[in-house]
Amino acid sequence: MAEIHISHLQKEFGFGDDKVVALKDVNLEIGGHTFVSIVGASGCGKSTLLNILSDIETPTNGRVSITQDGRPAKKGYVFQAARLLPWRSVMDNLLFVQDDRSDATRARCQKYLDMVQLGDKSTKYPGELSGGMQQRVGIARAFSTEPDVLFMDEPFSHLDAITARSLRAELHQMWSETGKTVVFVTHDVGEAVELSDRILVFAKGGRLMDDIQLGLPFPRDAADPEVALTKANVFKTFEDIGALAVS
Ligand SMILES: Nc1ncnc2c1ncn2[C@@H]1O[C@H](COP(=O)(O)OP(=O)(O)OP(=O)(O)O)[C@@H](O)[C@H]1O
Repeated sequence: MAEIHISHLQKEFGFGDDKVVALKDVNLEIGGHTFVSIVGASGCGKSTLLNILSDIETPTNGRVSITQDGRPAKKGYVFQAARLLPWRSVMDNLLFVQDDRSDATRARCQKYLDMVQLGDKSTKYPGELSGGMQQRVGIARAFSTEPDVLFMDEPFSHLDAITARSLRAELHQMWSETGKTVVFVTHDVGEAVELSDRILVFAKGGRLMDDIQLGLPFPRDAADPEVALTKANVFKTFEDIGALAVS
């Protein structure tokens, strides 16, 4: 089981008068087959936290440990843009991040392409695909390495509403079937309520203000009155704790 332990995490950028506190004394435990969303206003430290968890940034202070059954966990990433290699085919983009190119590995990559409904596009090049299709390839690539924990930074924010909706459904299906831990950054409260069983609310100055557990059954439809009510309640929580204020 994947376990993320974060203690007294602090991240500062710059010095003196230019110093920005991006994360302030964050303490957090995330474990098991969980879908956790990180939400908050622009500049409240969401991406910085994900970048530290993903080893892209180092903390100023504090400690992060990410393990799977006591050993260092295998991590996967999906960013806002798919970041595919344009000169490689779809299948080659997936194979590029694998440890080997055996038939079994190729079959695993094909399985994840099938899961994002691009099984017939494996020989295409990224430039031949739409933005939504490219993001699907990025998601299949992340799952195809079979990580213990998947970090996703606003993966659907550049997509149109209909494509984003269908990708959310696919992501949720894959999360359900694979039992991963997903940590998902989003600006969108509705997206967080639809996907997550836990929402972490950050506010100005990189402070973790609330940790909301959502008990609603999956799949969740935005049109469902209970989902709509939960979304309204989460939004109200944001207002009450000032999490909507831009830093
Ligand atoms: N490399 C950097 N150098 C200096 N300041 C930075 C750097 N990265 C982030 N910051 C600052 O740290 C704070 C948190 O930034 P971060 O990108 O984590 O916020 P965010 O919540 O992800 O914002 P957004 O939702 O707009 O992407 C901001 O004030 C930002 O300007």
